Amino acid sequence: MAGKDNNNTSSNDASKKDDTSLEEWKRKKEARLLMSRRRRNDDVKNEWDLLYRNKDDDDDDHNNIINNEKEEEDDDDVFVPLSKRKKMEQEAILGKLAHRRRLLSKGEGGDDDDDDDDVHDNHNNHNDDNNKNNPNNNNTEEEEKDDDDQPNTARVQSLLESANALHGTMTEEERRQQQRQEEEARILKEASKVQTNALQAASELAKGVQYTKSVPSTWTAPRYIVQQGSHVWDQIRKEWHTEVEGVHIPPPCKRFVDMKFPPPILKVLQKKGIKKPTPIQMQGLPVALAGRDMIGIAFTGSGKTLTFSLPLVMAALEEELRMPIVPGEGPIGIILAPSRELVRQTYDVVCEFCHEISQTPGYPTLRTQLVIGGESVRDQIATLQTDGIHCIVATPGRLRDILKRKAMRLDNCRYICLDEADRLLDLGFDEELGEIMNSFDHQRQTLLFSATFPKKFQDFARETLVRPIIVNVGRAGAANLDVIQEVEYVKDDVKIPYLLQCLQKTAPPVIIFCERKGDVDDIHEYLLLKGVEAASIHGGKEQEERNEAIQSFKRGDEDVLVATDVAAKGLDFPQSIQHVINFDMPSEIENYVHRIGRTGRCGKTGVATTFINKSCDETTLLDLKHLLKEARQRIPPVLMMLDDPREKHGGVGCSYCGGLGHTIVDCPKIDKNARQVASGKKDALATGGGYGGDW
Ligand SMILES: Nc1ncnc2c1ncn2[C@@H]1O[C@H](COP(=O)(O)OP(=O)(O)OP(=O)(O)O)[C@@H](O)[C@H]1O
Repeated sequence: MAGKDNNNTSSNDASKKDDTSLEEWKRKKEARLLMSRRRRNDDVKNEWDLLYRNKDDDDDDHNNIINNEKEEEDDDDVFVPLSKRKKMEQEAILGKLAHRRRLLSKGEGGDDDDDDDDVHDNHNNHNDDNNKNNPNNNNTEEEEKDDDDQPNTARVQSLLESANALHGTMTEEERRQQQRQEEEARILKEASKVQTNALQAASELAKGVQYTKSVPSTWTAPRYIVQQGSHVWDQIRKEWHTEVEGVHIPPPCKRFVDMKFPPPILKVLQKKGIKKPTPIQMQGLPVALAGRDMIGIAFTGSGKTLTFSLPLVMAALEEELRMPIVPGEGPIGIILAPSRELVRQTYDVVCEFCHEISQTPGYPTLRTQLVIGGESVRDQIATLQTDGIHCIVATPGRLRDILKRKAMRLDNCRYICLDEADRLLDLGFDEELGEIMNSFDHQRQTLLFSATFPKKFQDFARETLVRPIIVNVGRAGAANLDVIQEVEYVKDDVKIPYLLQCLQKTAPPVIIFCERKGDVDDIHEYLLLKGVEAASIHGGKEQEERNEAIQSFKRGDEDVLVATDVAAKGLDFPQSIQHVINFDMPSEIENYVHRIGRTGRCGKTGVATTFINKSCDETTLLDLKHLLKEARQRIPPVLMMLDDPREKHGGVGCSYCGGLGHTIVDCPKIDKNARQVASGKKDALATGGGYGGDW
């Protein structure tokens, strides 16, 4: 009974309390209505007031929607006149700014090691909404609001004051340099707008999907390496001229066994005579095996192929052991490259490892598919449908077509690598790439590799990839130092006969590169007439002819290969090319770097001879001059004589294309890209005299 009474009393109390609180609530509501009417009258007085109040109203609305309890709290607020509130808020902002300045002056402004901050920094540029929903980002969001909540005269003044003070202490030259840098930054920003976002799926962009964590991986470095600590890892990186950038970077591993490869993989490496990792492999393999998005930059012939192929094979093996693939399923991972020949070469490498794994008792069968144009689509799809596929090595165009036909899905695909990534991201391939990326509806690990990786792509990739790690061995775009570079002035009409003399410089095999397909045919014919055993390749030939030319040259049946840039990127010839002859100077300095990179690979030395004359573009020649200087090669008098505006300005090369002999202000590529966009991109590349790429 007592209990019942108690209950009654408490329920009576409660209902009284409810009545009182209801009364109070109504009273407060009326007061609030009155206040808001008064506020409204006040607020139309001036524009600034209006803007300011709108923000408050928005905040109130937002709070009403998301938090009823908060509404109750708001009701208890005492009315503060608008002018006073403005003053209070300004004081609060000033207080925060002063606190921030104190922090900055203590050097606590940014913490590179902080993972979440880094992720936020990566993405806040293009997805503010997403960040606002992220509870971890409260601080930064508040700071952003502070920045937005103008006006803050104290801050503007102090920045102006400090800028003025700085300006006052500048010399004329420094001021000019600053102006130039500002101009370059502006042009870079404008020019980068041409770059499409080919690395992200349109659906992700539309939905504002942002991944903030890397793809999970079970790989970790051996305990003894982890225990060595970052000072030892930094020493190893320094010793091997490797620069890294990013957060939580896995340690470099100096031995393949430390990378925990299974015996069949170690067996193939041994069979190939590969004993120790190269610098890009030392750091790049742990990064890729740890599931991290990566940009790998290392000079030609430095072993990048294994750096992205082995993690693909490992991912395939792991997935197959976890959940075997059935017919119609796959791939687990994809490698894309811009030319059919390069794709075939990488396919052979991946196949070798997969084959050995499949042959080893206790290991599953791993299947790899070559997906390139110029061959039967039906055959390429057949394997997928009869057995299921683990690895795909492809040119973007053919892969895009297969995906469009819905003959393959990327549901199981967790790894995608772009070899010669700058070429694939460049105009002409970006459409195919974008469509391939659109087939993903889940996160994948993305890797980009190249010997040349202009800043415009690095900046763009940094923003698009998830917590990317950049591994850089040497300067992006630098020539391989194992190549002796010679430059000769040869007039157009004596170029072909002079070739015969030039061929005597070294023993075969030799590759001769030309810009135009017509020149390839002419030189090939001339050499055959002169009794030189030569093969030729360019984009205008049938795929069968192209395959045969490469195979016969690789077998050593021919001494000379005459080619357009179709053979310039990535191709690796087992018999070591002795000499590369550039029949003409390529219009882009990156192509020069790739061409001469067919020799002097993996520790061997080679020779490159380049013919130049007055028909060459002066900007490219200046790039060449600086490249020679950087590699400490002899600079011929004709290049010495070139007037170099960069020397006058003391610039550091072009931030758009990476050329050393000009700045972004006079970069020929910006113009060219703009023209390509205007004329429908692909045609500009496909119908040119040279090689635009395969698709
Ligand atoms: N650790 C190693 N030790 C010895 N040889 C290696 C090693 N790694 C790779 N190689 C060999 O070095 C040669 C060049 O390697 P690879 O083709 O991967 O170079 P790359 O960096 O991709 O060059 P490119 O920029 O021209 O594409 C190949 O023949 C390859 O088998």
